[in-house]
Amino acid sequence: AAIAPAPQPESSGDAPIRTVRSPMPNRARTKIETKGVDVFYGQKQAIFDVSLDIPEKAVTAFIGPSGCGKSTFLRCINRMNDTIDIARVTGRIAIDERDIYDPDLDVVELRARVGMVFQKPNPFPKSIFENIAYGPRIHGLARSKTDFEEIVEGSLRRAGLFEEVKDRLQEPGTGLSGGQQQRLCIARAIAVNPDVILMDEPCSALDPIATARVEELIDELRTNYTIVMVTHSMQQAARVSQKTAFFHLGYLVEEGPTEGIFTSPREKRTQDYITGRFG
Ligand SMILES: Nc1ncnc2c1ncn2[C@@H]1O[C@H](COP(=O)(O)OP(=O)(O)OP(=O)(O)O)[C@@H](O)[C@H]1O
Repeated sequence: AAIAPAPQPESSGDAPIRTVRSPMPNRARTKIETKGVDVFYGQKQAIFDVSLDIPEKAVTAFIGPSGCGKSTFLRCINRMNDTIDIARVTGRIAIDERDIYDPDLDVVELRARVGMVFQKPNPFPKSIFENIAYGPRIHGLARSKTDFEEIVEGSLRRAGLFEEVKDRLQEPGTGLSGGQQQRLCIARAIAVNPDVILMDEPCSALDPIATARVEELIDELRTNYTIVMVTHSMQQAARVSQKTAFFHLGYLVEEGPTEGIFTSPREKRTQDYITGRFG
């Protein structure tokens, strides 16, 4: 049967938009549950009543045209919006069934469990070694020199960077190529043992070869981590994610297995976006 188009958000006023949902094939465990999330910047609402389950040990991609709220919603998952004065988040977000907006929750610990990688690689102006060792030190995860060396090597290995930098660990992280810097930032996130890694357009500042390398890395990391990624590149979402969520004007329009979203979207706006009709 034909699926009735959801109301256009432009004209919906207070009427909620109904997200079109397709189930994931393998009944993966939900790592992150979000329910009825609204985000406001001052008086302006940027996210409207979004509910989305994010599966464990998989890559979930957020796609949608510029300004639709992908980054805003991503930043709710490690309470990064707390750092923006005028931002206000309501609704429920739980990781492993624990409400992360619970006033008793330790935000510093949360941000270690939920690592973040940004659009532009942002290594600290310190050595490669110190970029990785810094987090474990402030979180008290290592004491001896050997502990630190193990964590640094292990994190760089998992980020696929160790072989390239092992002879210059004391050189500045900022001296690496853009793609290496981004893998260094991924290694830095891994070093504090997160369960979840948020990535906000992690390849948008990289050339195609560095992008391919980071995409390969993301694909390897998903065996151990839950990854949530904002991307402008639909090819990238299709290549690396298992679940895709399409946002438009602050609404979650459609979500489901990536393959289905890209081969047979059920919502007209999703189809228009993935076929390049807008955005
Ligand atoms: N710090 C802020 N203060 C006020 N408004 C903001 C702030 N950050 C984002 N917004 C607004 O919230 C809406 C969603 O922005 P957001 O950056 O989340 O979208 P996006 O989909 O990630 O966009 P892009 O793909 O361009 O990065 C936009 O209207 C934006 O102008």
